[in-house]
Amino acid sequence: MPTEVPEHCPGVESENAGKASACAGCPNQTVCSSGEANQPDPGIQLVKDRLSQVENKILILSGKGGVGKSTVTALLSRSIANVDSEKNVAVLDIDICGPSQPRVLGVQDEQVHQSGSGWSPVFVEDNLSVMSIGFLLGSPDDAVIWRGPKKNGMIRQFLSEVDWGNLDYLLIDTPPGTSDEHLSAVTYLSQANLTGAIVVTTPQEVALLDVRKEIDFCFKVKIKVLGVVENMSTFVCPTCQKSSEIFPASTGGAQKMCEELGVPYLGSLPLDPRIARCCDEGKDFLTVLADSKALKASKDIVAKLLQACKDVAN
Ligand SMILES: Nc1ncnc2c1ncn2[C@@H]1O[C@H](COP(=O)(O)OP(=O)(O)OP(=O)(O)O)[C@@H](O)[C@H]1O
Repeated sequence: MPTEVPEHCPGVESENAGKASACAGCPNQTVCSSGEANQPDPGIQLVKDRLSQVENKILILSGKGGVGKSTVTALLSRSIANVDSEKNVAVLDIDICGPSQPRVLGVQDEQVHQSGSGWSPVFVEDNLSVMSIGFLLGSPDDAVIWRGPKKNGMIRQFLSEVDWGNLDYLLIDTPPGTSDEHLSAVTYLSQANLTGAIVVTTPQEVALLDVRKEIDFCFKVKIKVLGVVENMSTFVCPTCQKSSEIFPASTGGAQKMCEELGVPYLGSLPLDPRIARCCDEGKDFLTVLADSKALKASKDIVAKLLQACKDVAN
């Protein structure tokens, strides 16, 4: 569809597409009258073929920015990879304007290589790999200022041209909200057997308001919500051990929202300065957080998530 749709546009699926009087002067008239506009995007089949060896494909979504979606993606991917060294896990960072996975996973100085079979992802561990536009930028400070169609093309390339090999879990880190990137990802994954989505929020009502919209988006585009993760739920002071709620759950938090909306609640992660440090320094959460409440919480979330994936597969 062109941005300036004629007032009486018959629609690309109509027999009159490109032929009605309203079509005169429309920039899409030639494409519509040739019937090309109504053809399915060939990228959908390419993505389906490429991802056929990926057992579980999981979108990580958040309504609001900054709630910890990328952190949760990295923490869960490391935890899943750690549960079973025989399972192969990967992270695909499609947050094109703010790709943070290379830094959070500690591989920001690595480079991706292209071979005859596609782009090779960067390996964080033997069974954990990552692909991000962050690897393709000249400098981490470079801004990516792209319009929708260019973002769409890059997401199609990411989904269809990365040579993941056999994968058990692919976690797809998306930008916040429901933007062009989400619609592109959902379109390309529509035939590729998407397992479902994890939705990340904080307990604060402003975050929950947006996350309700995100869950509604999932319902509308028929993505299964595997569960909601509440991040930064409590803060335990490392000095006095007193527990405080930095983002108070004035409306009952994520658990109550999940009950209301009928979606699973996967659990909550505390606000822990060591998590922030791991993200900044690319250190392994599992080592730095050993024996912490945060790591225990992450393991519980992973156990529920893996069960949810099994349930979808059966
Ligand atoms: N549980 C936590 N404890 C401490 N710090 C955290 C926690 N979760 C996230 N952070 C920190 O909060 C900041 C935002 O996290 P992150 O970048 O993961 O959010 P995001 O939702 O992916 O953001 P964006 O919407 O911009 O992509 C980061 O600095 C991260 O280190």
